[in-house]
Amino acid sequence: METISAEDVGIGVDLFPALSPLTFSLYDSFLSSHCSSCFSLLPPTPPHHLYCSLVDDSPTVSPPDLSPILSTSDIRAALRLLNSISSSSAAASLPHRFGGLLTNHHRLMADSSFSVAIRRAASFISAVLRSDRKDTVLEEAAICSVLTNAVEVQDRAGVALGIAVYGSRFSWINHSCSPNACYRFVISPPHSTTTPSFQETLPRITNTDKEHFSSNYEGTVRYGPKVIVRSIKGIKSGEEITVSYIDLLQPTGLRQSDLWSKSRFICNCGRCAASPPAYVDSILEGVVALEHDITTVGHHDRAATVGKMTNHIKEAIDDFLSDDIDPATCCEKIEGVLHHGILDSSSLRLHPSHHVALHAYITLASAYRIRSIDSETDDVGRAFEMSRIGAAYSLFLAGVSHHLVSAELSFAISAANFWTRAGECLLELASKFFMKSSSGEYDDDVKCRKCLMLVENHGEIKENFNQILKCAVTDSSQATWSFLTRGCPFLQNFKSSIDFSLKGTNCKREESKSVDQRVSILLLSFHCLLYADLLTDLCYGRKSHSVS
Ligand SMILES: C[S@@+](CC[C@H](N)C(=O)[O-])C[C@H]1O[C@@H](n2cnc3c(N)ncnc32)[C@H](O)[C@@H]1O
Repeated sequence: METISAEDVGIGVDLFPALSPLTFSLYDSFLSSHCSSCFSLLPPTPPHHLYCSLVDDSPTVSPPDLSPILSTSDIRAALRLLNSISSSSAAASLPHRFGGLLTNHHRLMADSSFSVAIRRAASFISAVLRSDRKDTVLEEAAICSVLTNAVEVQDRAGVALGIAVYGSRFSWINHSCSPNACYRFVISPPHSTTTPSFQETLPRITNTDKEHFSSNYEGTVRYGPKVIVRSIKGIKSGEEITVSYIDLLQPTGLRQSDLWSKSRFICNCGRCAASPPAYVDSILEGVVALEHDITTVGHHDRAATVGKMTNHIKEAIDDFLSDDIDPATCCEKIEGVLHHGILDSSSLRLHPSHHVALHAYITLASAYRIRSIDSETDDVGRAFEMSRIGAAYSLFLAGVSHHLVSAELSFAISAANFWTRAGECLLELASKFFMKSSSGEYDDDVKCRKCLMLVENHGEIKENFNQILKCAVTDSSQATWSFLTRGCPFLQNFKSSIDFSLKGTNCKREESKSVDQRVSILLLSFHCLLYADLLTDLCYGRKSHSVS
């Protein structure tokens, strides 16, 4: 099955009203902090039943531990699914479909690690439901249906709280690595008024199977996190609507293995099938030759060198995440590889958009922030310097994501987060600056009237983005880039936060004495947050920051 648009749809349009789930379940780690019925945060001292409503259909016995194939949330969700759909409707085309939803039963059961776990979970559910049926086909299909259709529910901050399965209107939407739509969740208590209201003028979609499109399964359960699908590209009438099931900022090979291990299918979308590879894929795993033409480095040597560089960086990121080694040592190791490459092949560097380099910038921004916090009590000057370099990495990541979004609009979702983070880091730096300096009042009202007017007049999306970037890369912000990257040789290689070609190696720019850095940083922060707002609005239809 697939989902086809019944009419032309513009960018940034919600495709249908918020859908309630058929089933859902919190991850175990949130069971005592969040409502199991609507996923909203509970008061600090939770009531005993841990629901903000009176509904409680969780099993009282603990499910078996079948990790990593099946989590207890999967099993709870399958149990609820069986409870919410009548067995006659669910049985219609067993075991391939369960209540209209694809199960991938044959593929999953063909893999012995899956089949053992699925059978054990099915027996558990059958026992909990005190089923008098001789087989567990229905239970197996419910579990396979959860594995095939469940999506991870994230709150507004991007924290993954649990999983949910929706009816065919959502679940028949296929995956693409260059999707034209994205989805978001509405998490609110059952009678809250925060669920957006929708007008009758929402675009129509059509599933290939009309019978199931209007089936009773849609929103059988009237509580739980709701989902909204939104276009992120223009969609033509008759065109398939697609979303992404995975992290798109990965090169083709990694996306393919991610999809295979999660969903057991091989993606053949335009981006995966492109030959030569799509531009974004070539730079997500690209390298840059510093000293001579890259073609003179043998393919095998290049692959080995890239492998070594990425392993060094991944190791340092793991050390940082596991608290094994102090952040300063991790920064040194990561920056060493980014800037100098590795010893036995000094001519190659990772492309600034290399997927491992993206993780490196995220890690470096956070490591420098920790170093800043650690120095705050005994060395304010050092705390400021660390915060400055951390902000530079956040800004660089936002700039790189802009480059990626220009080539593939579906990266807008990740880019919105990167630009928001960059704006917030710069704001934090500006506040430190004002605390440090003895002169001047803190003026957090620094705005660019030109950009604000353009956005308020609902200009064309591309034009708005271009104007914001143009203003963000003025002479004063070039000087700010030099200021932010002082003492950081890797970032100093790049002309600005959005012009990251390595051609200008060592093109250090003189910092203009006439620029008021504090105002310049605030202005840059304003532009980042405005850019983030536009991206967020495009993907989520709401403003994350108030910049007007
Ligand atoms: C949520 S369902 C999507 C709807 C499904 N095609 C159906 O018929 O109900 C997810 C499953 O659809 C299939 N699927 C989704 N996107 C696909 C793609 N791009 N290529 C191949 N199979 C895909 C896979 O079997 C996947 O596990």
